[in-house]
Amino acid sequence: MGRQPNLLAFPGVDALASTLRTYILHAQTAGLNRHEAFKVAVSGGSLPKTLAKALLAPAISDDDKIKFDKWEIFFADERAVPLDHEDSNFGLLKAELLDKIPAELGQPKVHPINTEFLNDVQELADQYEKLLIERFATRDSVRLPIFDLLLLGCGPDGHTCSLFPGHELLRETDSWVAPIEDSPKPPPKRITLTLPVVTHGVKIAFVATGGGKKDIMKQIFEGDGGLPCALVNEGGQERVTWFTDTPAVEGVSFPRRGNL
Ligand SMILES: O=C1O[C@H](COP(=O)(O)O)[C@@H](O)[C@H](O)[C@H]1O
Repeated sequence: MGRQPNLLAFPGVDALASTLRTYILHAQTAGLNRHEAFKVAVSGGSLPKTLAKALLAPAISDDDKIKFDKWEIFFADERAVPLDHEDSNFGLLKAELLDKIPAELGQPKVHPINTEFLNDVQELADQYEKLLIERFATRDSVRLPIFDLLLLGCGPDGHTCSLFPGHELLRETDSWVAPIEDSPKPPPKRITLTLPVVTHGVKIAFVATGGGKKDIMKQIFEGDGGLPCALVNEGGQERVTWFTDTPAVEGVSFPRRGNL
């Protein structure tokens, strides 16, 4: 039982966001102690809005400060579109969070995709992997980039990042970043961190809210171990924490619910 993911259920998004902030602060402290920076991978979808609620709340003490100037933000997945396109995960994070960070909190170093390569998703993925090699040391000296924290979403089909149920990318063991040209959710062309990179994060957090997620949550925790989110649970074990609201976990029986 000890090495299972944590499943936290909150009555509403305000309570969820407040605990998510505390969790992120712990991860930030650990990252700063480890390498004087906080290296985070962030998803798109519904996550950035909740993240903004968690991170933009005013600090109540010095210990509660988000040190954005120490943050390096990477994308857990990105769509092969210009950065100002409505489908861009960077664009979404920018609108929901980055543009709203008060100047006095400092600004994070953000690593969007290189849009010169939008027409060649393999190259787009290779370029993003190259960036990870630069930011996490060379590929020779490091087997995998170890993010201090990955902040992930969970689609209603159980996908996370751009890793979709039944897709061959779930078997990728070599690349750190992979292209996908047949995403079942539009847009079809994307890049994504691969499962080995996701599951090796120091901490891995999912945010899944709303009754629309309850069927897939039941499958992830009680049924289909092959779903991408379930594979992250299996690989990340106790390093995985789910931040959910009550509607999202209605009917899900799981042995370990509780607080941080
Ligand atoms: O397409 C995507 O979907 C997932 C899940 O989105 P959500 O709106 O159901 O939270 C997201 O995590 C991923 O980054 C995005 O590209």
